[in-house]
Amino acid sequence: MKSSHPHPTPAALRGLYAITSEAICASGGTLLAAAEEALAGGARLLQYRDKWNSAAVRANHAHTLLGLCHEHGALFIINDDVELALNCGADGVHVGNTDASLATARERLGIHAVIGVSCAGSIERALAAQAGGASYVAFGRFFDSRTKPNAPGAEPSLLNLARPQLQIPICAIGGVTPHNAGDLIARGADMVAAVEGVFGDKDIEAAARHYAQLFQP
Ligand SMILES: Cc1ncc(COP(=O)(O)OP(=O)(O)O)c(N)n1
Ligand SMILES: Cc1ncsc1CCOP(=O)(O)O
Ligand SMILES: [Mg+2]
Repeated sequence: MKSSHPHPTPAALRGLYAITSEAICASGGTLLAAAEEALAGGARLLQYRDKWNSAAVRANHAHTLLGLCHEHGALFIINDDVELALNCGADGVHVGNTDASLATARERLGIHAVIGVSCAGSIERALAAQAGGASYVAFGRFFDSRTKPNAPGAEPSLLNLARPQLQIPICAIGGVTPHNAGDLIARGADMVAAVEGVFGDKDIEAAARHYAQLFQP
């Protein structure tokens, strides 16, 4: 049965949220090896963000990545592409301002899907996403980002303001490293999302472990 109201907040929405980089998407072998390392290091969610490969290649990669994530007990989220998420059986999708709407994503993927919404630096947008059935909201870019240098910025103090107003998990993104992530978590982030901080490191597993350790009690 489909509903506009999401499943209650899964406890799974906490920890390191690793997002694939353009470099690792360049070959299937590299992508899978890198994803495996991030998961071994403790990533709790993996987002397949691939704006570079064909639909056929992406479908193939998504299928394999889904299996890998589930072997590690992690959630598999597709960036942008609701139909790919539906077709490959992903746990959910992440949508931004120019992507499919939250309502469309929820309608297509159903009540149990994890649906994340980009909110940049806007608490108003986050409150609207929460009311509209988002599973989590993402704020940022908090710091300089080589992956998305022109993404709208946000101050870390936004998290302190947003935290008491939101009942759904908050993700912080944009230039997040193992060194600055602790402060974002202390301010209220449930998840920290990173591309370069994980997949740009020579030792992906060790980098992921550094983030993951920040969430240990
Ligand atoms: C966890 C997370 N947060 C934010 C984004 C950015 O989404 P969007 O604004 O749609 O930009 P693109 O990633 O599509 O370039 C994200 N992907 N994941
Ligand atoms: C996709 C996205 N949305 C806001 S910042 C960003 C890029 C995150 O990548 P990095 O962790 O390398 O800064
Ligand atoms: Mg997008």
